[in-house]
Amino acid sequence: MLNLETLISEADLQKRIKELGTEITKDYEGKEIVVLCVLKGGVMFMTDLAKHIGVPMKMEFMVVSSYGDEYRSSGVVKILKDLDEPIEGKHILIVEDIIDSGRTLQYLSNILSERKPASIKICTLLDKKEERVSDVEVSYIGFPIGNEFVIGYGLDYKQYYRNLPYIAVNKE
Ligand SMILES: O=P(O)(O)OC[C@H]1O[C@H](OP(=O)(O)OP(=O)(O)O)[C@H](O)[C@@H]1O
Ligand SMILES: Nc1nc2[nH]cnc2c(=O)[nH]1
Repeated sequence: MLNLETLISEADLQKRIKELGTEITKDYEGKEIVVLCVLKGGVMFMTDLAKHIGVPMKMEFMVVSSYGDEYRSSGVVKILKDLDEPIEGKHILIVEDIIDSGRTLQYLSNILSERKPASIKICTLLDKKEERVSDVEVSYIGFPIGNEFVIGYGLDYKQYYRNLPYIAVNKE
């Protein structure tokens, strides 16, 4: 059993997500976007964020995995489910739960760029900057966090705890 301690409360998450949605709406005024959720971790964030986006949008999902059940990124990113539609000429907003080493997003951005979208921007709920090894440009950040393994609100520990409505850390 884990001994969980709240790092970011449900109320703080929801308040910040609303702010991000408002900012995104302003930035993309007059445009249509494709909000691309990186599963599984991004699912909670994407669905809450989408409720606050006021420009026309489509939802797309990709399943990518670099961690498996490990604490550390393997560095090998696997695409387990690709996009359903071509993205040429579209404005893509990638929505992630966390950027840690940056390897996942670096890999994903490179692959998507080859498909010639009009633009690609990244929105992450959590940014763990200290661990960054790949240089990815992030346009929207919910919360910068320290070098701790976080759980909840989409983020798993051995595939469990994704359903917590808040972000927690394990205090052993
Ligand atoms: O910046 P990085 O070091 O690459 O780490 C970030 C990635 O790690 C997590 O995914 P994970 O591979 O654990 O899959 P999941 O979303 O299914 O939990 C998270 O959702 C990001 O996609
Ligand atoms: N659950 C979880 N997955 C991650 N993937 C990269 N960093 C993390 C983290 O801190 N927690």
